[in-house]
Amino acid sequence: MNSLFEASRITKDMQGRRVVDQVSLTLSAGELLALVGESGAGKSTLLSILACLIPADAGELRLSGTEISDSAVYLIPGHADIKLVPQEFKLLPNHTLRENIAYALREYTKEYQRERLDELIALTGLGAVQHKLPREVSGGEKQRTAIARAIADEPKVLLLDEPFSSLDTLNKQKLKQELLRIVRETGVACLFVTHDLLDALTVADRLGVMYQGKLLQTGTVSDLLREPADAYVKSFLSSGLTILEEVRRRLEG
Ligand SMILES: Nc1ncnc2c1ncn2[C@@H]1O[C@H](COP(=O)(O)OP(=O)(O)OP(=O)(O)O)[C@@H](O)[C@H]1O
Repeated sequence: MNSLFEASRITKDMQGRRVVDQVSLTLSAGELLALVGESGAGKSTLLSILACLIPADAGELRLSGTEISDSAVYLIPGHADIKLVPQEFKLLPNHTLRENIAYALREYTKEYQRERLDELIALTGLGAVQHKLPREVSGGEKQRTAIARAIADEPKVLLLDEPFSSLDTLNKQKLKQELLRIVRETGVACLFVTHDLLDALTVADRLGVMYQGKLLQTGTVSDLLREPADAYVKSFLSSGLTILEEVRRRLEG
């Protein structure tokens, strides 16, 4: 797979501490990469850098082979082709889900807006609740609205901060399947961060394990299991797999 988005040796210090330490990763179109790690590993900070919301102290970002240069991007933080869905969604509380999505399309003609909105609502399965307010719908529906809004203008890269953390098991499972379908159907390159290894194991194409600002290893689950880069990756993975193993044993009686 050709990589669409590349981060090379991204480094960031905050208050004299190295929070992100020489992180390099690649993302391909239509791929779902999960970044896992304990609280404080530097995942959210890295995500803000990848979304061009805050500058790195060192390192480089490339989109479709072209370097994203600091000066152009950080005057107005963010990048038109890289969209971040924050953990708290940030939906407009007094507007319907449809209006929230429409906000991202406000610069387009009314006719195009209507057409694209219908497409996005079908893609994210929000038809039945599109005219409700955020407080009248579930966490999963709010998350899907935030995703629809983020992909409205067809970005190349979609970044999600803990997309499943506030959801119950059933909604979590539904959203995972829907996210995978959206990524495959639109071809957007998607990276989500999570502290829950099981969420990563059950939906991502590849995993990246972060610890103390460093991205220790990226690869498929089988890559990581077969050849863990170090003892931390090995024990982090086995903690998740132990749970799955326990469930299997219980089911087998
Ligand atoms: N604005 C800031 N100023 C100083 N230190 C910060 C700032 N933002 C984050 N940090 C520190 O950087 C480290 C990494 O934080 P970050 O939020 O990126 O980790 P995380 O892996 O996303 O954690 P969590 O899963 O808890 O969200 C933490 O030790 C945090 O205290």
